[in-house]
Amino acid sequence: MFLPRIVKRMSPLLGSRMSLNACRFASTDLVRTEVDDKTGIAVVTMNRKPVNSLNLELLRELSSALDAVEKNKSRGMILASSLDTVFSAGLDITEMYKPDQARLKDFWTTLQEVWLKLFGSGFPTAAAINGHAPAGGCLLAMSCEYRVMRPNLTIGLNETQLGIVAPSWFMSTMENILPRREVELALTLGKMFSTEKAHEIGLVDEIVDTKEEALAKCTEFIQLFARVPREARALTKQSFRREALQKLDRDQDLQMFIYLVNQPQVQKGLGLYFESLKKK
Ligand SMILES: CCCCC/C=C\CCC/C=C/CC(=O)SCCNC(=O)CCNC(=O)[C@H](O)C(C)(C)COP(=O)(O)OP(=O)(O)OC[C@H]1O[C@@H](n2cnc3c(N)ncnc32)[C@H](O)[C@@H]1OP(=O)(O)O
Repeated sequence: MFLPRIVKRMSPLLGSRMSLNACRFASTDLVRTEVDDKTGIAVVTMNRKPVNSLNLELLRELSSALDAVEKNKSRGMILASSLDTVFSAGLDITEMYKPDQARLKDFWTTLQEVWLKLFGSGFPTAAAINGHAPAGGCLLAMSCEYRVMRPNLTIGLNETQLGIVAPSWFMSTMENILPRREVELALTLGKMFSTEKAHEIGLVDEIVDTKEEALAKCTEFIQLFARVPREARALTKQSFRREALQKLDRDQDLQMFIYLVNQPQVQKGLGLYFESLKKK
């Protein structure tokens, strides 16, 4: 259970430029939330070693962090990772391989919830992609309004490469950013883009060398909205994203997921993939 801890502290987060700003922290082991008092922007940092794979607990805490950002009326939110080379490895394969059925249901429902809150948030969002972002990691980054990435990393929806199918709302999220044709090709190939290619096609907005620069660029993006009335901005964003949000029929999607994940050939594929990751 996530219990936000709100305390005043000096921010170590953005280096010397921000170090005098007092921050409110609402943190757990897996997700750290820090709100800069000067900018009013919350930085939500995923912290699940070794690769921020999204298991039920991390998803629950992300969901609670999004609630806290909304409740605190933060000016915006930056999603980041505490890890040096991975933003998020996507869904935790162990949640889907030989799963406990009740937990599997909870897992998928919580993933839906995180997406609905993040993609559908009224507040401005940006992703500081300081590491690789395959599959579910790419989904989180794409659900934000702006993406800043370090060089020589990879990002994309690679599901078909794993012999699984990206749910239609993963597809809609990519379609909110890229032209349809580009999305169809990326999805059918299960394409992982380099940072540089992702920038060229518009999947990523800026490339920077360090995490600190990524956080600073995300902050600049969110500050673009400082003079835009909050409600008007939020309703415009939500209206623009409504079609994608409404297309998700949560019950039907859950049933389809449970059915497909339990198929013997999907289980076999997930098992082989998991083994290959371990042997790497
Ligand atoms: C209606 C729906 C119908 C569809 C039904 C079927 C299925 C539904 C699911 C659909 C959606 C799926 C979305 C996903 O997100 S699936 C997950 C896809 N993720 C990946 O393919 C990424 C795999 N990982 C990597 O590529 C790399 O780990 C990396 C992220 C690039 C980082 O590389 P590196 O730093 O070199 O780290 P390692 O590879 O050595 O990994 C360290 C450690 O972590 C384990 N691990 C990695 N990724 C995962 C993961 N996703 N889940 C669980 N565990 C993972 C890896 O095995 C290593 O473990 P050990 O140290 O124990 O060996």
